[in-house]
Order: sequence, then C-alpha cells, then structure tokens
Amino acid sequence: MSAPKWRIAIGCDDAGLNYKNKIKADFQADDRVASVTDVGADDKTAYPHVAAKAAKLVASGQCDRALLICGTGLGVAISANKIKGIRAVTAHDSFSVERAILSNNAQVLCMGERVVGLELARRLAKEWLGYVFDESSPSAAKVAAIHQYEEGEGGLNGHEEAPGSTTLLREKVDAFIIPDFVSVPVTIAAISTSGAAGNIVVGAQDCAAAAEDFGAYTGEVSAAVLREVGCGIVEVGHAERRRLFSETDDVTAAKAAAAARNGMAPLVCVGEVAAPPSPALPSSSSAAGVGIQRAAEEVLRQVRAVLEKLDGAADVVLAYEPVWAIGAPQPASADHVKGVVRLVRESEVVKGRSGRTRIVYGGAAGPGLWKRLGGEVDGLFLGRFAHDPEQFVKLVYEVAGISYEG
Ligand SMILES: O=C[C@H](O)COP(=O)(O)O
Repeated sequence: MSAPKWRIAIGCDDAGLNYKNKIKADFQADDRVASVTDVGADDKTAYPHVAAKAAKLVASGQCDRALLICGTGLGVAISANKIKGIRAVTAHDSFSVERAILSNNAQVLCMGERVVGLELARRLAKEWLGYVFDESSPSAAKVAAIHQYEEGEGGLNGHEEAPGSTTLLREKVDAFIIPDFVSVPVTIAAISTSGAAGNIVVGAQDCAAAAEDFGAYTGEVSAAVLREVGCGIVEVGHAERRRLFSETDDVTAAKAAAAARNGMAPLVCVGEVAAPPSPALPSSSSAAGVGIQRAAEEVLRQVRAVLEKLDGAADVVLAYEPVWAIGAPQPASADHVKGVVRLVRESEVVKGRSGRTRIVYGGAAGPGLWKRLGGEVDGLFLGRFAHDPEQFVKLVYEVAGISYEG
C-alpha cells in the first residue's frame, strides 16, 4: 500500500502552546502530512474543550489523527477519550509512541510540555507519522475488543465474544458503502457515531479524472476532497459511467490513479458487455469455455488499461461486473464468474503488483451466491440487494460465514 498522507488535528491549552506551534510547523513541512487543522488554543481555553474538538474531527473521519499538548499530556488524553471511537494515549518515549499505533491503533497522541524536552517531543511526533496500524495484525482483534466494550458489548462473561459479534465480523469482512456524492458526509457522520464505527468504510461512486487534485474544474468532485471528508474507497468505471457518459478506459485509469494518490482504494468496475453464448451450460462444455475466454479477454483489456497506469504498490479492488448481469434477475453462473476471475487473477498485470489486489463480483449478487463462488472471489459488490438494510447485514454475515440471528 502506498504511504498514507495524514490529515492531522493539532491542539493545546496555554501550557502547551509553544510545543504545539513548533510541532505544527514541523508537520506543515512534512510531505507525509496532507493537512494540519489547528483547533487552538492560544488563549485560556480549558484543555477539555480543545481535546474534544480535535477528537471529534478524528471520530467523524475529517482528520486521521490528532496530536494534543498540555502541561502533562494527561488531561487532554482523558478528555479526548471521552469522544466515542477515540483511543488517546500519553507517550513520551519512542517505544510507547510506536506501540500506541502498532498495538493500540491510537488515533490521538498526547504529550506534556512540562514533562518532555522540545527536541524529544518533535522527534516523537516525527516518528509517530511513520507508523501505520496493520489491520491484519494480532493487535486488530484487541483493538476491536476495546471498541466492543465502548459499545457496552463486552461479550459473554465479559471476556468472550458472542458468535456474530461486530468484532468477529470486522475480522472477517471489510464492508464499504458508496452513496451518492451529496449523501457521503451524512453517511460518514452516521456511521462514525453508530455501533458500526470503524467497521464500514464509506466511499464515493465516482471522482474527477484530472491529473491535478486542485484547479479550475467547475462541477467536478476531486479525489482530494473526497479524502478530506473521510472517504476510503472510490468506485470508478461503472458500466453506467461507461455507457451513459462515454467514459473510456483512459478516463477510468485517470480516476483510479487520482483515488490512489489520495490514499483511497480505487474500486475499478470491469466487465464484458455481451452475455456468453450458453451461460446455462456447465464450464466443461466448450461453449461455456469460449464464453469465459471471451469475457476474460474483454475484462483484461479494461484491467490492464487501469493497472498499467496505477502505482503497483497501491491497494486496488477490481469489481468484476458482467454488464449483462447488472440489474438482471440472476447473477452470472458461478462457473462463469470463477473462470473469468481465475484468468484475471493469473494475469501478469495482476500477479506483478506488490499492492493488494482484491477481486469482487457484482451484478445481481444476492443471497446464496457467496457459497456457490467457493472462495474464488474476494467479496461481493452489491447493488439492489444492499438497498434493504437487513438484507445487507444478512449478506455481510453470509460472507463472514457467521450465522445470522437477527
Ligand atoms: O452498482 C451495482 C452493481 O452494478 C450491481 O447492481 P445489481 O446488484 O442491482 O445488479
């Protein structure tokens, strides 16, 4: 995955003003930092208010992390931790700063101007930018357990988790929702204050194709802006964009690159236009084999066009959506999907990447399909079946392999 660029909130009380200003200037000059939002204070604002303001920016997804300075680094941590979803720690040594991210995925680091020297504080803040929590590490389940307690769902006997808990779901499934542009901020806000906080990534259905993130592109919504409001994924090249808005593979590639350079996963839609000659026939039949081969050739042309222009280290999700199956009563046959996905996965353009490449299936995807696909795809891309919230939740359970008890 390409190195993230952090959107940082920074704040202090009157006892931390000097360090805050110095570290703020360091952040502004650091190319690992996308933005610095100074929540104050340079007056007598009491630390709880400053800390809560910064923590809320993180909880809402407007910032990725916060750095808070007061006299000891204690009051600001206590206050920030009162905001739901926030893990704030006080740390004044290199090891603790590292573990705050790698073990605890703490989004807020607090330091005390009366405790630590300025140069050490600056060095620790610099080191802090270099750590990224690994969601696949053993620490992820423990961080999820913290969240679970926050939700008042400590689990059976206060220690174990009930089957089907959100912690288990989170370990097994990466879920995302991509509403229309106007609904993106409200969706992010709703999720960040719900029991699903941290479990569902919000994204957008499109972004601008411009090579620059800022400029005179009236009416366009840039990937930079989407990242700023808290998006984590951007869909590009949906069949409707291609058909109704004449979007080419080049345009799709430019949009995918824009998403990736802004730290979001491009969700690249690809799929053959025409239905295979005999989709009902088993894959062993030559007609079905020809259908798979033809579809894979068309799909691979689209995949190559995007991946060849994308940073090989960027994470990407390929949504294989046969155009003829979108909005259809039934999805493509499992044999067809598996055959095409296999050929895409085995292609040089995919195998040669160092970033994670996940392939999901879309097009009338609904209940029962996941099992039929036998683990050969990495997920489902839901359309109509996700419009009903209960159905969506049921399908997430189905993919997680956990029984749904409603
Ligand atoms: O954007 C969603 C997909 O195109 C699939 O839609 P669908 O599941 O309703 O066929």
